[in-house]
Amino acid sequence: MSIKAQGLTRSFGEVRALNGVNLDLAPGRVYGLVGPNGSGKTTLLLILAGLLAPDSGSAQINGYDIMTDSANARAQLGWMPDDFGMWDSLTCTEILETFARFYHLPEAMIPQRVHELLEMAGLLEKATMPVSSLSRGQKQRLGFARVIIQNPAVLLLDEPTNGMDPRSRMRLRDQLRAYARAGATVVVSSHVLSELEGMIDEPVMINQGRNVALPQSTGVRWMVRASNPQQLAQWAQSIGLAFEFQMHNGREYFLCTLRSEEDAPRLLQDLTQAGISVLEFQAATNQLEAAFLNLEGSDD
Ligand SMILES: Nc1ncnc2c1ncn2[C@@H]1O[C@H](COP(=O)(O)OP(=O)(O)OP(=O)(O)O)[C@@H](O)[C@H]1O
Repeated sequence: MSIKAQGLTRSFGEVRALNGVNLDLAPGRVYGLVGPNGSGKTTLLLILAGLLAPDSGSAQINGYDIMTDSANARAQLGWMPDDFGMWDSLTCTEILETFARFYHLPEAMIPQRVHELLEMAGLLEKATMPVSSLSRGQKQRLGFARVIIQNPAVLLLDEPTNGMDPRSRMRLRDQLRAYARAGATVVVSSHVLSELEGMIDEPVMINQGRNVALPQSTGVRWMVRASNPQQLAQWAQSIGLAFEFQMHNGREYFLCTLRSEEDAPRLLQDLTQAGISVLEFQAATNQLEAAFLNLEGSDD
């Protein structure tokens, strides 16, 4: 496991931000750190990044203890806070060169690495422009390039999609997935849960400073819109299928629960055989969002 944590706690005065968090995160995967406002996500990421000491508990990055072996632990890490500073008067190239030197990349390799990263970030035309001239989304992309400059084994990103337009978000999603496929462990926190759904392999949920187990799936909700809802309701009653109707954007949707999405093709086949003309047929909820909303104390 490349990120491990045992019983991390941290208080700020009276506020218990972390109350015994445990982690066991594997390489090659993208994890989504999910929890309501104030649940401790940033505190946890700061501790893992070696920037904040826990009150108790321990954590290891690729086997290096973050407290007793912090230099080695930090060398494994790329850390991207939600609001990171940049030296605004430096150019994009200069920023990346500076960070390459911080991480002791051999001088001869630096120009090529910087070029590669600017290309990846879609910022080649901005290479000689000062950072102050970049948009927020472009700064985020430069920030991500900066974070992976030394090819870290572990990436920690706090709300990285803040301020990104949809195209930049998709680019980041693809980059994170590719980065994990190459063997890294990626942890990304976000409130935009629907974005995480396509980005992550596994959610890590915390609430009130503690791990929260994901509720066991009790099936998937499926929604169907038919040209004749009455006919659909009669058919469902005739076969004993539990259902309800819900209105969405002025349209009436039939909702039922399937054991798994493997049952969906069969349902569609049965509907067609029953002569029901189906206009829409899809999974009803964003499962991650539903789990998040179930968290006690969620105030989002
Ligand atoms: N430096 C600090 N001083 C005092 N209290 C703090 C400090 N940092 C965090 N806290 C408190 O600790 C709790 C957890 O905060 P944290 O920022 O880790 O949550 P979060 O899950 O990242 O929240 P959000 O989603 O709103 O960013 C909150 O109650 C917060 O007010």
